[in-house]
Amino acid sequence: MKTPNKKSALSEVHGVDQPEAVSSVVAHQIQQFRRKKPSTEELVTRILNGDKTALSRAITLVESTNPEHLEKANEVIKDCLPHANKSVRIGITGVPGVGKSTFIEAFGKYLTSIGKKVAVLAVDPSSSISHGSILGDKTRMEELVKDENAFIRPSASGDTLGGVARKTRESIILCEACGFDTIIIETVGVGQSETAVHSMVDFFLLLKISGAGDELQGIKRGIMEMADTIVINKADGDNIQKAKLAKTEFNRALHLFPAKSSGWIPKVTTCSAYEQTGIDAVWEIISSYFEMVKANSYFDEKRQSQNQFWMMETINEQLKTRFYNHPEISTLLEENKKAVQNNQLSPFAAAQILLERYFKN
Ligand SMILES: Nc1nc2c(ncn2[C@@H]2O[C@H](COP(=O)(O)OP(=O)(O)OP(=O)(O)O)[C@@H](O)[C@H]2O)c(=O)[nH]1
Repeated sequence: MKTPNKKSALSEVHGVDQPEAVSSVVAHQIQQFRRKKPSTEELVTRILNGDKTALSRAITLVESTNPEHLEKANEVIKDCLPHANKSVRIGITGVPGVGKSTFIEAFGKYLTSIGKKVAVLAVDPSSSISHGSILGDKTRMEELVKDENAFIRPSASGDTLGGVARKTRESIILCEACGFDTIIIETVGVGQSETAVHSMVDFFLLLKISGAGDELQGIKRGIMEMADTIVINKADGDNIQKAKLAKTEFNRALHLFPAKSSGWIPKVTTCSAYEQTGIDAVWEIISSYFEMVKANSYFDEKRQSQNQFWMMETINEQLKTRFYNHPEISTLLEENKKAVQNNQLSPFAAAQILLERYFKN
């Protein structure tokens, strides 16, 4: 009796039935397996030579939770750091649907057309919940992703905004060492992530659209206050007049905010990412900002204070993680919570006991 032709495990996995195809898959896997992982030195050399594959690999190390990878990532960052810092960092935020991807695609293409090297990173804490990135998505920036002078990396996933932000901060260093002179950090304008992005960029751009009703409704005061420019997108077709009106209203609203310590007066402009109009004016605004803050030394001062802020943030984050993950502490924490609930311990005394126990260890 003829036995039915069973599919091999490999063909099940790869969806290939032909023996030749199977053998080529095996050969490819063996080749992959044998491929030597680049040493730290090799990775750094390649990054400094502008190799985007090496850059991607280093960012993957930064994003890994494997302690060995993290150690290697730290070494790569240390060696890249002297070559970093030579870029301008621009944060872009806006509510979903405002056209961030379309805008970044148009803006990025404009920048590469004038000789810039553009890296797009994203801060999206929600990606850890949705198990994927909704921002910095390569498929939504089809043209830019094909551009030799552009690099797009979807958001790192992570449990906390602090974790995602750290990975983005470190990725900025790697992108700069790889020769990218314009770093765009995209974030969705609905949560706390704008504040994190604001503290890692030199310039903050708020993307808006004009609409019916009160233009200023629904915008958090804090985000408006952080903006160095407001760009009203979708100023095309029937929207052109509405966009002009919105520009006047935003200009008026911005005057109500206290003056910025940079000395910069925020500007409002309109554009159509779709029709690629007004994009050059956005760059003109950004360029005049950099001209001003580099001349009055605010640029360097801000970067220094951001570095200090991130050092403190990292300490806080690490202390909290270590404290809460300590096996003895987590048991005692539960006990003390019950004691507080039953009025056997005051919240202050309970916290004190926990902290003393932790620092004794
Ligand atoms: N008319 C017009 N439509 C635009 C323009 N820019 C973007 N759109 C459209 O607006 C919609 C949202 O654009 P996206 O670029 O995906 O917006 P996003 O802000 O990245 O969206 P989220 O992924 O939801 O955050 C798409 O249907 C775009 O085609 C523009 O300048 N004019």
